[in-house]
Amino acid sequence: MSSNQACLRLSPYQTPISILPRTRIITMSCKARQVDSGSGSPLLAGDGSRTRVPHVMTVAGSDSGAGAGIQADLKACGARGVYCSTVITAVTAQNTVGVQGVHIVPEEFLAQQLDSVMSDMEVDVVKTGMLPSKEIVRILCRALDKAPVRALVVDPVMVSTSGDVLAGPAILTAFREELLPVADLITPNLKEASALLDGIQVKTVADMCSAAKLLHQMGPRHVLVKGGDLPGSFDAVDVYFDGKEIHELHSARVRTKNTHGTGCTLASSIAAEVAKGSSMLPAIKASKQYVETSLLYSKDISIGNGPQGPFDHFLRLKGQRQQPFDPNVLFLYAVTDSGMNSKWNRPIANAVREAIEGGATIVQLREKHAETRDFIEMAKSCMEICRSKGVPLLINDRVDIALACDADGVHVGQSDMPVRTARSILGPEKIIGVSCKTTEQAQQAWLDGADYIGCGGIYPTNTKENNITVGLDGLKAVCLSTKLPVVAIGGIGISNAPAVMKLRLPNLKGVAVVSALFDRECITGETKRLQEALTIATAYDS
Ligand SMILES: Cc1ncc(COP(=O)(O)OP(=O)(O)O)c(N)n1
Ligand SMILES: Cc1ncsc1CCOP(=O)(O)O
Ligand SMILES: [Mg+2]
Repeated sequence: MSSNQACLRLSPYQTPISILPRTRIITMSCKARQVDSGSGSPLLAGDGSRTRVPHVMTVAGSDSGAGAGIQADLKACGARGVYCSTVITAVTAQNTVGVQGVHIVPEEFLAQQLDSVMSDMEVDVVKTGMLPSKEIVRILCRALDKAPVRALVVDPVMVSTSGDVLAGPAILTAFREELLPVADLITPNLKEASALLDGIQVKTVADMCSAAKLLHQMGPRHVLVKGGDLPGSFDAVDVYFDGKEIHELHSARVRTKNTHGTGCTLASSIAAEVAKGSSMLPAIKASKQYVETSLLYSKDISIGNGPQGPFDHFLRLKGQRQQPFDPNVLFLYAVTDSGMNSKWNRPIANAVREAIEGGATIVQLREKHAETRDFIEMAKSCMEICRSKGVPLLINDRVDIALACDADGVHVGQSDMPVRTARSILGPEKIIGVSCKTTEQAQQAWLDGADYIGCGGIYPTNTKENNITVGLDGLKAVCLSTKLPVVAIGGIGISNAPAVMKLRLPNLKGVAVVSALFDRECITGETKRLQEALTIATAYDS
C-alpha cells in the first residue's frame, strides 16, 4: 500500500481525559479492567508490582511481504516503544509487486480475537487498518462499546499502494455510519478522503482543508488528510483539523521507492504516541518526523523487485550491508568551524564541498554554538554532498544530530557522551571516534568499541581553548598502545603535517585539520596542497 492509500490516518488530539467522555458506552472502569487483566499482560517489576505498558491494539490485515498492514503496525509500535497486540481481519498474499490474494478472516473468528485481547489486556488505543467487510466494522464497534479505550485511530484503508482493492465501496457506509462517529482520529489519503465524501475532488491543499472539515462533520474528533499523493508538491503536506483550527503540516518529501506501508506506519506511530500519553498534534508531528527519518534512512535499501519497497522501521538494516569502516579515510580529515565559516562568510555546505573537492577524505561537522534545529538542517545538506561524493560525514559531540541526519557517525571527547553509550544508541555500523591524550584512554577506547582515536593537540592551537598539547611523543605513545587507527589533530598544517606522518607509525592514518583549511581564503586550494604534502610524506615513508 502506498503511504497514502493503504494504512492509517490520524489527526490532532486532546488529552486522554478529554477523550474519555466521548468514548462510547463504557461498561468497565479502567480500574476494573486493571484488576481483571490476567497474568499474560504487561511486565512485572522485580518486586512483583506491575509496570503498566502503553498498548496499541491494531485491527488490520496481514501483509505477507511485511511492508504494510499488521506487520508495519507491529514494527512501528516496537520502534516507538509501545506494546502492540494484533487482531487480524484478513490475510493477504502480497509483495512489492502487488496483492496476489486476499483471505478474509471469518467474522466469528475476528470476534474471538477481539475478545481474547480485550478481555485480558489493557488496551490504550485501538488503531484500525484494512477492514474488509461491513460486518467486521460492526463487530469491532460492538467490541469497542463493551471495552473502554482511550482513543480510536481509524486509517480508512481502501486500496493498496499497488492499486489493489482491499475494501470495496460497500465499506463506505459502515465507515460513515459506524466507525467515523466514534473515531478520535481518521487518517485518509486524498483518494480515501474523496471516496468518503462521495467522490468530491481532493487535489489541492485548499481541497484538503475543505475535506478535513467535511469529514469532521461525520463525527471523528480529529481529521488528518494526508497529502503524500498531492500532485506537484515539493514537500509532504498533510492537513490536520482538530474541530477548530486547520494546521498544515509540512515535512520533507523523501525521494525513494521504499514507501510501502508509510500510511500504516504513520497511523500506528500516532496511536503509539497517544498511548504513551501524548496529545494529538504532538503525536502527529512526532510520527511524521519518524516516518520521514525512516524513509530517509531507507531510501536506498533494496527489498523485493516491485515498484514500491518496504522501509526500515528500526534504522538497522542498511548498516549490515555497509562496508566496514576503512581507517584510510582518516588520511585528510577536515573538521569544520562555524566561527571560521562566518568570518569568511561561507555557508557550511560550501565549505564542506570545497574541502571535498580539494581531497578531504572524511568530514566532521564541529558546530559548537548552532541551535539544534539549524544544526540538523546544516547536517542534512552536508550529508547530501558527502553521500554523493562517497565521503563519510561525522558529527562532533552530538549523537542526536547524527541520528537525525543519518550521518556516518560521531566524534566524541573524554567529557562527551561515553563511547559505549553512543554505540548503544547508534548501533554497530556507525563510525565512532574518540579523543585520547593518554595510553589509558586509548586502551579504554578499544574496550568501549570505538572505531578510531583522535589524538591531540599535537601542536599548540587557537582553535580549541585550554587544550593540553601532547606533542609528537604523546602521539607516538598513544599509537603504540592501541590497535585502533589514529588521526593526529591540533595545530597541524602543510608545514608540519609531513613531520607527523614521518613518525612512521602503522596505525597513524592521517591528520585532522581545522584552521589550516577553513581559516583560509581558498579551501579547495589549501586542501589540495595539504593532500599533496601528505601523499609525498607517506610515499617517502614506504
Ligand atoms: C578527529 C578529532 N579528534 C579530536 C577531536 C576533539 O574532540 P573533543 O575532545 O571532544 O573536543 P571538541 O572537538 O568537542 O572541542 C575532534 N573534534 N576530532
Ligand atoms: C578540535 C581539536 N581537538 C584537539 S586540538 C583541536 C583543534 C584543532 O584545530 P586546528 O587544526 O585549527 O589546530
Ligand atoms: Mg567534544
